[in-house]
Amino acid sequence: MAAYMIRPLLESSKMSTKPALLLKYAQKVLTAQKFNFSVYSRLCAAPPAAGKKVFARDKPHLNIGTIGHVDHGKTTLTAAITKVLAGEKKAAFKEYADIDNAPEERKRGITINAATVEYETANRHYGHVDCPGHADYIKNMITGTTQMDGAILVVAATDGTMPQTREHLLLSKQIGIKRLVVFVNKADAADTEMQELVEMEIRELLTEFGFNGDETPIVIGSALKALEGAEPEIGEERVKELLEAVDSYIQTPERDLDKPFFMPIDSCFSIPGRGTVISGKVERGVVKKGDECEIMGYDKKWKSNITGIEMFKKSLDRGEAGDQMGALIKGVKRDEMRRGLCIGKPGTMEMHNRFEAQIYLLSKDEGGRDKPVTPFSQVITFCNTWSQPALLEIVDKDLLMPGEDGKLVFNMFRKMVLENNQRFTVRDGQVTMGYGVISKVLPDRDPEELEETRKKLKKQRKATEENY
Ligand SMILES: Nc1nc2c(ncn2[C@@H]2O[C@H](COP(=O)(O)OP(=O)(O)OP(=O)(O)O)[C@@H](O)[C@H]2O)c(=O)[nH]1
Ligand SMILES: [Mg+2]
Repeated sequence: MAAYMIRPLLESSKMSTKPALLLKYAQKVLTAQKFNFSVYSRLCAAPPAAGKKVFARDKPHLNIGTIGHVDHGKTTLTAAITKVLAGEKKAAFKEYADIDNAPEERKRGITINAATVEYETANRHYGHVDCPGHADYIKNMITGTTQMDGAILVVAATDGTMPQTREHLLLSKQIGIKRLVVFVNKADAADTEMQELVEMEIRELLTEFGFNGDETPIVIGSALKALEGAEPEIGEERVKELLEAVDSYIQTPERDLDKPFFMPIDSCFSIPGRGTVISGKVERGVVKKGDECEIMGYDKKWKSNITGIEMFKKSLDRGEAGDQMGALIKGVKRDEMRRGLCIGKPGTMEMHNRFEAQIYLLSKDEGGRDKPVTPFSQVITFCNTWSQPALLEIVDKDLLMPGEDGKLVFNMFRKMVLENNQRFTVRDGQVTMGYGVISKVLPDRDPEELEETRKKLKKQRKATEENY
């Protein structure tokens, strides 16, 4: 029997690889199935089943979402967008109930209810996320389950800006959303004077949070009317205007390939006679054989050259974002290299030992701890391929409870490669306590001062723990 006939059976069977046994097994199965090779080969060569859509990558893809205070009309607007675009055959219409009953996402032990709808405009393809409640928005934004490149802020003209409008705006800024577009909703239920006041209030708030309050497009309309197909001058037409604003004002993110080369190192070994090899997954950019590089982490840095690139045991001239590659590096000893260091284009990485982050602490039900975070407690931070102990300071609060979000300052004992908007996991022994996103890199502490602080923090921590 020919090998090509046996292979698919081999792949589907979990049996031993002894040739005689295999042959017997294959013959038995083929006979039982009245195997017809010509049918088999046609099946293998068959084009995708008719009617099954193939994702066409012909437009830039962006992830966006609706954010804003409870009941301001985020879900209604999401449904209205699909309805308006369905009219132009650029989306499938999703009814309000389809979006609001989104399945629970169980990712990384965290439960997020979020609906992602898909649509396209003349210029772009969008994935649009709508969460049913405030807590889900917070989790989604911090953990980056669906990372947003931009957002549509929904504010009801009847209410104006509200506490969750502020909170979502702050979080958007902290997770690196640079631009958003605003929809002032429920225009059918508020007079023009009110609408203008709300617009002014929003522009001020945008500026307060570091967005461009003067330039951000603000569209005033009614999502409900657009969804009902009534009063197009405040309904459908305004939704179209909003989509044009999203298309033109929210920028297409820089593609990873255009960014400087960056790779967190996940293992290192030496090839006798050739040198040190480091391997990992290229996060960003492109690297070529002969390129200069910099390696950083654990308080140290090295300059080197990449003298060889390998992938799947084959030598290559270049590696690019997404590749799992090994790089042969010049002039660096094997025992100096370790997992957790990062390699990148010289001058493009920074290492620090102190940063501020926005954290979501998992509740007990989500697999987190039942204890709160107290000031100066010690955790392990996992980021890229590195992990480091860190002492925590809580900003603006005394305690951070499981199920809550808040701002923490991380004090690490070693400087590691980090940057704003980078996501990480916080663990305590064996338990994942929560997720975070770096909102601000803070000035480094020098190692001696850090040691001093560590002792001081330890004392304070003991005292604090005695108090709880
Ligand atoms: N009058 C009026 N009501 C609207 C409009 N858009 C939405 N609503 C109503 O406002 C209520 C809340 O709308 P939703 O779309 O569920 O609001 P949401 O922001 O998704 O709410 P949460 O997901 O609970 O935060 C619903 O009763 C809608 O019918 C509008 O343009 N005009
Ligand atoms: Mg909703």
